[in-house]
Amino acid sequence: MEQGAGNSADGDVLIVTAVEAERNALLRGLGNGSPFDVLAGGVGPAAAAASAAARMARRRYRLAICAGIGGGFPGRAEVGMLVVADEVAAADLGAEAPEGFLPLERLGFGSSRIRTDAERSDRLAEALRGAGLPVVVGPVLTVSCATGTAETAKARAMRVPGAAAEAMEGFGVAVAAQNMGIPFLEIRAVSNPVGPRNRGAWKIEAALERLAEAGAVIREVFG
Ligand SMILES: O=C(O)c1cccc(C(=O)CC[C@H]2O[C@@H](n3cnc4c(=O)[nH]cnc43)[C@H](O)[C@@H]2O)c1
Repeated sequence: MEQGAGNSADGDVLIVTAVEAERNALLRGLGNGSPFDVLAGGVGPAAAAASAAARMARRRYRLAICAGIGGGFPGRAEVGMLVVADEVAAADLGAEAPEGFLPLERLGFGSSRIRTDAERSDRLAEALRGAGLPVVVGPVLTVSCATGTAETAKARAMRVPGAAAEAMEGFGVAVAAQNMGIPFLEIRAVSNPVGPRNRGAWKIEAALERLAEAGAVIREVFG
């Protein structure tokens, strides 16, 4: 089999977005007749985990991808860029304490971070670069509450050194994939900077177009 080609005998590829607009953008790029099951699973880690787990219980998948738009950490991933996660981090899952935020690790409840499949992430990033798309590889934070101030942006970036992007579903899909023993990837098209909330300035259409371009590359690599 040619390098990068999938084997549909091993199952399809599940792609989980938050909303229909993201799903439609990916479907534009993926085209018809591909072994991709693209699901708009809802906003936030709980909805994403529940939707992904329900799908995974019904069918066998060879790969799970969380995809959508996201916030980019300034200096790491600017608006219009793509971020391929090398790990996902549940950045607001834990406890507040007088001395600061305590992640799951400090509470003795396991890990707040999940590594993505390194070989497939590298292959995807390389193919995106080959297609002339601007791509950064780094940690993608999963949050239940989107960052809206410079202080929170700074605190979250410090919590996860090298943080490239922030979104709201990745950790949920990653936990579902981990439980099923399926390799996991996350890709985000940056629509806004992580920082003071300015929803009117989000470049959603441009990010969705970027996501569609990424979809075409995902089809080449994993189709
Ligand atoms: O209003 C629209 O037309 C529209 C079209 C597509 C997507 C949206 C969303 O609002 C998607 C929500 C989704 O986006 C992720 N996201 C984007 N930026 C951030 C951020 O700065 N911090 C956290 N999450 C972000 C997130 O995964 C949401 O589920 C609207």
